[in-house]
Amino acid sequence: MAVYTQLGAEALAALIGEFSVGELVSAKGIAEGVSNSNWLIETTGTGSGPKRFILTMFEGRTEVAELPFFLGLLDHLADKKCPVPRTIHDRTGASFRWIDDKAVTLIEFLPGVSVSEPTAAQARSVGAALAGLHLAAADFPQSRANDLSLAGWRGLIDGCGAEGLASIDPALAGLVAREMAVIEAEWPTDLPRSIIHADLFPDNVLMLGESVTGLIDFYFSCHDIIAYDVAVTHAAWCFSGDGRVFHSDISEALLAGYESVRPLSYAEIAALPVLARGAAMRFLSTRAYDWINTPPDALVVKKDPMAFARRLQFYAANPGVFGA
Ligand SMILES: Nc1ncnc2c1ncn2[C@@H]1O[C@H](COP(=O)(O)OP(=O)(O)OP(=O)(O)O)[C@@H](O)[C@H]1O
Ligand SMILES: N[C@@H](CCO)C(=O)O
Repeated sequence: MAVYTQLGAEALAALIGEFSVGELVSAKGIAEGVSNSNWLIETTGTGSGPKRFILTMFEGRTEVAELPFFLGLLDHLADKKCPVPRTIHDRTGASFRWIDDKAVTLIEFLPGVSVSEPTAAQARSVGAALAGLHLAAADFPQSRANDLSLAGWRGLIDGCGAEGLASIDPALAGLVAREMAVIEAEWPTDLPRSIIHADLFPDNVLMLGESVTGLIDFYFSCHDIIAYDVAVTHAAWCFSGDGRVFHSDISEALLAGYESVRPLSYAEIAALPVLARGAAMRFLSTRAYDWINTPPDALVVKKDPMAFARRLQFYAANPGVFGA
């Protein structure tokens, strides 16, 4: 579940009153998501009928100093017609406000649902939407370093320790050591960079039929290798959840959809195998760290690191899936 903070009806109505969106009609906590508290808000609107919004309260995992980057990016992408939620600014023009010591933001509600077993046509649309995001983000004037790249993964893995990794799976420490050595040695340094989403999993994409209606949850977005974002999205979409089954039709459709909007260069395609090993390592390292360090009584459901260890093994054994 993801409503960590209780907000009373009066506090919510007062908060909504700070925006020009009409009066609060209802507020429902949203169960999905693990990082922040989210509510679906309905208001009377300002003339053309009721309106829906998403209210997010940042619960500590997101650095508040970075909110102007994340929220400014949403507005930049929305201006360029990307399917992302626009930030609703309050009457003073601010994109976020404070309730006690927590930042809150109101964003546009987008229709659609997250798919759990995408079709090839849906994967193609997701690839195209990701490419559109990369093109639209190219001239975003703010930047943010990726603190979850090579050095970040190394820090998380060291934080787990060999014993911690062994408590997840006896072979995990060996796999991680071997793969980190390859990834660090072969990580490309000369590929095009831009602002990337960096976490475009199926639960961060809203769809209606085969169309992408929303790209959400930009709180890992950062400046990094563009093709790495393709690799992240590939790792997130092209396997069964547990990482045991690779879906080649989804892979082909995702890459074809991407290239229909932003063709990949030869150098980018050639780098995809190591970028995909890095992408798998990214989610393996954060999941392993959380697996070991999340208290047993925490409300969050821990995500299985082995699902990405299996993807890592797959990418190491099958560099040909990207057609390089
Ligand atoms: N703009 C939006 N329009 C419609 N629904 C949204 C929107 N933003 C979020 N949601 C809904 O709220 C849920 C939780 O949002 P989100 O994934 O951003 O939560 P989080 O806790 O920040 O994320 P995470 O679990 O990835 O850390 C989503 O799964 C989606 O159902
Ligand atoms: N999408 C990530 C969680 C956010 O980093 C995962 O599935 O591990």
